[in-house]
Amino acid sequence: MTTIVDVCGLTKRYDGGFEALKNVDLSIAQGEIIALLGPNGAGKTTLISTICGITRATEGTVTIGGHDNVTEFRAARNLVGLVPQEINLEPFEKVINTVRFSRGLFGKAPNDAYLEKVLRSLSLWDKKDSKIMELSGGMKRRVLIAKALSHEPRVLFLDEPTAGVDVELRKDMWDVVADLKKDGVTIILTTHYIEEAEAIADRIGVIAKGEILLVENKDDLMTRMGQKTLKVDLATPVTTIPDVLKDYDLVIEGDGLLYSYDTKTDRTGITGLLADLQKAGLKMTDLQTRQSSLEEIFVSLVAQREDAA
Ligand SMILES: Nc1ncnc2c1ncn2[C@@H]1O[C@H](COP(=O)(O)OP(=O)(O)OP(=O)(O)O)[C@@H](O)[C@H]1O
Repeated sequence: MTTIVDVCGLTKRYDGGFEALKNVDLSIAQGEIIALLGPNGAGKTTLISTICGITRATEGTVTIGGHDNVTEFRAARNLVGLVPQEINLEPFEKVINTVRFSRGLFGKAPNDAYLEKVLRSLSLWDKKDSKIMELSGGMKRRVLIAKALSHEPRVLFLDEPTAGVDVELRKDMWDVVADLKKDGVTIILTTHYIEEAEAIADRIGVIAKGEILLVENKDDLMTRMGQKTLKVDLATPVTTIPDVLKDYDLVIEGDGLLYSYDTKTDRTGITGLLADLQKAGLKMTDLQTRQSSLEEIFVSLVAQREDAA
């Protein structure tokens, strides 16, 4: 695994003393998609702005492709594309000129063939001669991505790429991100949408109050923390848990029982439970299992940290 972005001991104190980032360490592998999840004000935007060198860190270092983002700012910045949260486009400018201009800002020689490829991949090619003001909100968001890709960066930061866009466009954006990954681009995105992280990320970082609470492979995270529940529907509902079932983690729900178990352990206790249900004379009509979603995992992580604070 080659590290492309390395963040070490990053602290950001804004004027007035507020600490938006507290000693953050984060290592991002080349070619991965990492989603940073966190509530409002957690420090996600501050983190990516500081990595990109737009905001100065108070303490700590960041390297991008081995270049320090302060002492070798230009070399580090050239490797990075940043899609900001806010739409900050020139309304009277044509799409094609907007992306040409962004490329020029990085001192790159003109390359219309590359820009055509970028605009085509974002379904913007037929809008290349439209003025920004004539585009829909979703198209403007894609122009922001095209701008960020105009100088052929190796790392793309997307700050809330699908905030306020409809479900269909959100899915289109996910496809765009997946295609960029196929082209070898490393992607770091911030999001409020847990389903977004669940759908596209290889790794998930959870950030709250300026601290990284966890960074973990998405599938491992779901398995490690995933509680499963087995719902047993009963032919005749019960009002109390029979004595023979007292040792199981059971609650009564509707016409049935809910059994919680841990996917980490070798023995889930399901076989014993089913046998003991029969012993108790309870007739089952249906069984369903359910695994905790990333949303439940996230809520419980942030809550644990708040309890500990
Ligand atoms: N320029 C600034 N000066 C002072 N405080 C700031 C500044 N920018 C951000 N903050 C504060 O730093 C904290 C983190 O803000 P940041 O925008 O990084 O959070 P976020 O996780 O991106 O939030 P959101 O999800 O709402 O976009 C917030 O409490 C915010 O008010």
